[in-house]
Amino acid sequence: MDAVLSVKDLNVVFSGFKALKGVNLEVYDNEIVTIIGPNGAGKSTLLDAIVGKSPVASGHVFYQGKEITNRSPHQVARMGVGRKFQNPNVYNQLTVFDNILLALKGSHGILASITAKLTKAKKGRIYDVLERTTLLDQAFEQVDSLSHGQKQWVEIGMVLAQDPSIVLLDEPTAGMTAKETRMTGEIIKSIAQTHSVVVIEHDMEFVKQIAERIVVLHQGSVLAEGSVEEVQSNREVIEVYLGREAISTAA
Ligand SMILES: Nc1ncnc2c1ncn2[C@@H]1O[C@H](COP(=O)(O)OP(=O)(O)OP(=O)(O)O)[C@@H](O)[C@H]1O
Repeated sequence: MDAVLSVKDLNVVFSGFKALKGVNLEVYDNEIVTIIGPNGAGKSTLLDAIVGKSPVASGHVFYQGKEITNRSPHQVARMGVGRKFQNPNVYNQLTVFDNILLALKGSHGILASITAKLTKAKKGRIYDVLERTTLLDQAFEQVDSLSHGQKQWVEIGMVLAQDPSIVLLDEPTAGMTAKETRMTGEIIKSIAQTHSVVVIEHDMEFVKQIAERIVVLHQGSVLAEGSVEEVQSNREVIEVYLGREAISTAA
């Protein structure tokens, strides 16, 4: 089976500082890959390099077999790689429905999108996204009035509305309540039924809820890769990330 996303020997250098050192990563259809690792390990830089936001010094990124290394973020998004950043980037004064509408692939500008007559197909796609992100009941509420967690879901919805086949999420549960975090896990699992998903995450409980394959980054390199159990019992991972406390539980 061919990988949807394939990262080969990737190096990213910021003014002489090697943020990524020979990283390899493969992501297949409908799988969830979770990236963990200490602060500064290079997790966000990896996603940035994939979507063309951080310049790749050497190595390659392939999406559906096509090389996308160092293409513009706009081009990469248009090809089908959706990326959600850490901070919500939503239109607070508009409704949830209008936010999703604006993000739909093929929308042109706020006024044109909102005033144009909606086709049945577009409406259907918006409702599908609202359902997947558990926001149907809030469809006509202003985003301003939503909780922090719901705003994050709106943004996940905006990524889905662009019709990507792979979705990259950078710490989607940051600042969420336990209940919202759990719900986000369910949303991600539902997205993975039809998309590949790559998630950067720190909360190990959440990682256990969603993880199928975990990649551990440390100082710009892949330190380990495997199932939750494999990673949790890996001594090097415990040493650099999970903490000594985990040794007793993993042993
Ligand atoms: N634009 C940049 N210019 C210079 N250095 C950068 C830049 N972006 C990231 N770095 C550095 O690269 C390293 C990796 O950063 P990155 O944000 O990818 O880590 P991370 O694993 O996502 O960390 P965190 O968990 O704290 O978000 C850090 O040392 C960071 O300071």
